[in-house]
Amino acid sequence: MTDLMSLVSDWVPQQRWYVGEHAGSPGDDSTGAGRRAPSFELLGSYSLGDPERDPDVRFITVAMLRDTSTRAGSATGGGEGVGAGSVYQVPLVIRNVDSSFDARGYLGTYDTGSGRAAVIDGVHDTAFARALLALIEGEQTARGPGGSADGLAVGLPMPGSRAGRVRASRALQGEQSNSSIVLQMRERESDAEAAPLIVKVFRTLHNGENPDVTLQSALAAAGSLRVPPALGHVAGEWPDPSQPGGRARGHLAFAQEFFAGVEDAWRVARRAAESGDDFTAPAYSLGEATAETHEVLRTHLPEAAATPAEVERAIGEMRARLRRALELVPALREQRVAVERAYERAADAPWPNLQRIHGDYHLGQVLAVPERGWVLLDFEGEPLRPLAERNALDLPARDVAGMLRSFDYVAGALSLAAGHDVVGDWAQRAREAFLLGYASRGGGDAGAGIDARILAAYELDKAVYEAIYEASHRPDWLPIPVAAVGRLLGE
Ligand SMILES: Nc1ncnc2c1ncn2[C@@H]1O[C@H](COP(=O)(O)OP(=O)(O)O)[C@@H](O)[C@H]1O
Ligand SMILES: O=P(O)(O)O[C@H]1O[C@H](CO)[C@@H](O[C@H]2O[C@H](CO)[C@@H](O)[C@H](O)[C@H]2O)[C@H](O)[C@H]1O
Repeated sequence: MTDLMSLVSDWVPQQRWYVGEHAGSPGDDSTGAGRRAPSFELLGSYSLGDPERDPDVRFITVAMLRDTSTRAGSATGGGEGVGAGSVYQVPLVIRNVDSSFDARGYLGTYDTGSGRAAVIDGVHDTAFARALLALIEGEQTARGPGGSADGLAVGLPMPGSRAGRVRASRALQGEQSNSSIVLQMRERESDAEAAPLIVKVFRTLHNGENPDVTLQSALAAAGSLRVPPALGHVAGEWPDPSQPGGRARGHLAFAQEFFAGVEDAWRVARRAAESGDDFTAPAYSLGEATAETHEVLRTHLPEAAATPAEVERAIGEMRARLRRALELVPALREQRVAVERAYERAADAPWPNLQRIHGDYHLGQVLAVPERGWVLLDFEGEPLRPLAERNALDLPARDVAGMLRSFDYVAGALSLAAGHDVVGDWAQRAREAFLLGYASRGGGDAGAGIDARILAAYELDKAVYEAIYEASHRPDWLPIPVAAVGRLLGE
């Protein structure tokens, strides 16, 4: 009979969040010339108690697994193979086989030694959601062989305030790098409906702080309405011989208020473009919200002067990314010299201070919340960048460029669907309104906007990143960033 580790090893490569070279392939040996079958090493685990003591739940465990099959340098995207040595977090609820559970989370059964049990993906099981929330609210520590997890409550919105009781939970479906669980809540005393929560379970674990947790928590603590109120997070440890002391420590999960029934700005903008509706007012207010967020990040977290060495480092990263893109996307090769010249011009411009930023800012990262306006999400930075780079200080111009690229993506997506160029003027007006809104709240150099040379370089760098991203994830959309590189160079 299958054991638990084999079940999990076959299941992980089929998940959207698995980034190794076996993505989408079940566990067999026929995964192509020279490729090894997916294999994982169990680094550690931590066990969670079931607050409801459901007799059908045998135990709840969270496994920390290292991908031992993806080789360094073997996947698309550059020097280090994407996913090589990645550590994944896999929450599991082990249930009696005759208990009721959400079939979408079913991995299979295995023999526990005292009879067969069903293995359920924790994000599809309310027992796991309850256990994780209890860990955060109770600021408890969960342990297991090799692993541990510490809950920390920051309050919603006041330190010490508590969420209600979990009534039900559901996993968010969609193209996500992590797994988010939405929790329907009830007030503790009155049983009345309470504000729902969302708990994001980080799937790939990294040593160090996850900017999604640190930046959103800092913004929420500063009273910013531009992020959802934060409830708390879980941070944990797992073995890692490359770290001093042999252990890695990083964020495992993050809980905040969930805004039910709202749309993200990508949908809102795309609909407006499709129906020919003016988007300048929403784009202007998005510019304002962006400047407001940069201001809070600048005043509450470290900032530093952009020394010549820092400028050289930033431009060096752009050049390295361009080299990776040229390997993957031959259509960009003709533009190499012109792109490098644009980077050199940016290096000669006066750079403002470096600070913490969103890092992967686009329309899909912003919600239109009726009572708040624009609310920003997912401060994790670009998923294809190493964590150290995502935690580094950077220029707010990176976020501004990201959003400008997103308006162009709306036009690009509609043009691809139509088979010819459409709504280019819509995107241009949105772009101008966004920049005006940004500058109106002091964004850019003392409100005068961002130096055109710096903005041009960051827009090109984002389009180059997008070319790498699309080549690996959505080849049909590769023409969008490739055309943008030409346009940004004035061709
Ligand atoms: N607080 C929230 N309220 C409402 N929806 C949310 C909230 N947080 C996340 N979402 C939804 O979940 C999606 C994925 O969240 P995100 O933080 O971008 O996760 P990932 O890192 O997996 O991409 C968002 O695009 C949004 O639709
Ligand atoms: O949301 P993620 O953090 O996973 O970001 C990655 O995927 C995005 C696509 O979902 C990608 O964004 C690109 O496509 C968007 C439209 O789908 C567009 O609005 C963005 O401007 C464009 O960059 C993002 O780059 C990538 O990191």
